[in-house]
Amino acid sequence: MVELRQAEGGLLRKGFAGDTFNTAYYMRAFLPAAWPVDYFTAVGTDTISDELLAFIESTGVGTGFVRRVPERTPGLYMIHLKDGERSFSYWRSVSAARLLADDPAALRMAIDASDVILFSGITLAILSPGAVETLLSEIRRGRAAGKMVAFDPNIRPRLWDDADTMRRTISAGAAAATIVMPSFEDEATHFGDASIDATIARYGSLGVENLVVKDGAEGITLRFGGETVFVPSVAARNVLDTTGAGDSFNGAFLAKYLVSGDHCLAAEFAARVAATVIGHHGALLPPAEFQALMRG
Ligand SMILES: Nc1ncnc2c1ncn2[C@@H]1O[C@H](COP(=O)(O)OP(=O)(O)OP(=O)(O)O)[C@@H](O)[C@H]1O
Ligand SMILES: O=C(O)C(=O)C[C@H](O)[C@H](O)CO
Repeated sequence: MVELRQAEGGLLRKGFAGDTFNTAYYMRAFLPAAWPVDYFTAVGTDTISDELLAFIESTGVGTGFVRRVPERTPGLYMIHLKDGERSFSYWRSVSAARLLADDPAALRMAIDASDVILFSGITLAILSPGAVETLLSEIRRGRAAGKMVAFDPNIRPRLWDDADTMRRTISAGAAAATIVMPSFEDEATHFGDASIDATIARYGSLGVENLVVKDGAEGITLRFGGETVFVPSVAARNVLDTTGAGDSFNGAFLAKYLVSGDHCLAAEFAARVAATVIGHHGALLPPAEFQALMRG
């Protein structure tokens, strides 16, 4: 999507972001260079779509699987800030990305070519019911073939027609995944979970093997191999804009976990990355900041 955020003098700064891309961006930053990261979506054939693709390529994320859809354009969102906490306005009702699963052969090719697949509740929210089914059945195929499937419910009620469809579809998304990475505040609000244990139990009952429950400044509760571990968050020096906190956490976590196989180490690293991201405006941390994070 196109991202608009406040700049000096009442101006708006244009960038590009969106939850799954944000995660791909951080995975690219923290994975070894030899491990390719690709983004699967649909864009238009207009100038802003060209700019968006050029931006994605400039970050090192591959665009070889991106489909071009004439007559459509990318979605757009604007960040609003209140004491560092973000909210969004959207212009995306006819975005090209809504058609990302409309070519099942292209979808299958991308999944077959990948070892790890990541999607989110926002991915599901923007698709037609038929396209949700296509996407989930291809993802289930991938999972059955032994691929890692990561899912962040990323609950955005305004993107859904009604709350029941939202809860049912997010649960189906989670059931197709091997690792689910929810934010507890969202789960409590929209699924009525009274505690993090309740979130873990609910996703566990859907057959989810691995869970990473994020809880803002508090910390992260991980459920791997039947064991629960708590990792505290890292104190943020200042909270300027929380946009992308969860996505940067996911990208950094998955990169570290894929390399080390250690979920606690991965959560500690990801907490450090997310605490840095919220000290900057927008979803994407400038590359200059990555070196310091790598050094620890
Ligand atoms: N105030 C904070 N101080 C320190 N770390 C934080 C803070 N808020 C978020 N984090 C870090 O970011 C991670 C994700 O937080 P949270 O679940 O609140 O994000 P989110 O609301 O899902 O973000 P997004 O905008 O990406 O959807 C947390 O697990 C934590 O590591
Ligand atoms: O809200 C969305 O649809 C976005 O993807 C915009 C933001 O980048 C994202 O929500 C941050 O998590």
